[in-house]
Amino acid sequence: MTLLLDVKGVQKTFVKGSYAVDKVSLQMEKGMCLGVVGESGSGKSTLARLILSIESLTAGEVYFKGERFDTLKGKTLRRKRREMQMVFQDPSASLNQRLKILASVMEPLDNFSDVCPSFLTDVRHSRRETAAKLLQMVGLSSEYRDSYPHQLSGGQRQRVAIARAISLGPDLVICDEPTSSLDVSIQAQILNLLKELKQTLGMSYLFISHDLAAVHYMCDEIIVMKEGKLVDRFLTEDLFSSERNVYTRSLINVAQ
Ligand SMILES: Nc1ncnc2c1ncn2[C@@H]1O[C@H](COP(=O)(O)OP(=O)(O)OP(=O)(O)O)[C@@H](O)[C@H]1O
Repeated sequence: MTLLLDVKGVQKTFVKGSYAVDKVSLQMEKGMCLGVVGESGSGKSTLARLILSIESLTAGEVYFKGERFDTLKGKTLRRKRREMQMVFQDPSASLNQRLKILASVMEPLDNFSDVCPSFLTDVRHSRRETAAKLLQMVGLSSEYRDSYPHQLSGGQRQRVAIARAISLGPDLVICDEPTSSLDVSIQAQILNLLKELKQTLGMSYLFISHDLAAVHYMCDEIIVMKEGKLVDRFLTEDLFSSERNVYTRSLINVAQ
């Protein structure tokens, strides 16, 4: 098994004396989906932002594909970060409202014009074609290419955000509550899409969610966060085991 992500004792403090993330260590193997659960304010999103180096660490280290990641800066960070992408809760906020859909998916390709993900080598020569292929892969009909984000439904917008996230062939996608802003009827479609893309493209996911059913459906292993600390980690099949600690059981009880 290849180690993809190695997070060592990361800490983040925003307010002196309190830790949003407190000495969290975790490892992820290539190809896995690791779920992150915990109540609101437990530090899940901050942990994601620390891993991606969107926030600076107060302490600790992050290694990605065997190399130190948290100390990268500027251009080097930008280049390396394309291998680690994020899908956010609210696709409206993550898309430029003034860009048409096809242009929005072309944008990361334009920023990294020398990169062509291996799964798209057949369309290496045209970024327009590559973007069109990506939209097809996320199940968005070609009739929407010239639409603006506000003309799409929430589920369709999330498909566009996913197309952008996979466009540069990332190894790791951090999904932060990717279905929480969507209608319940659409949530399963987006989860199925993410699952299918993971399988086809061989990506790994760090999957943050309040929704234990979604985490159970998507993930191989689950970590539990409480007040910034990692308090439990287990195989998904052991979620309902009597060995779970009291806090994890309380989350399960709330969800049922
Ligand atoms: N930029 C910031 N400035 C100050 N405090 C912050 C900042 N970002 C997060 N926090 C604090 O850090 C703690 C963890 O927040 P975080 O958003 O990571 O939790 P979460 O588990 O993702 O919550 P939710 O499920 O509601 O998204 C909270 O107390 C929050 O108020």
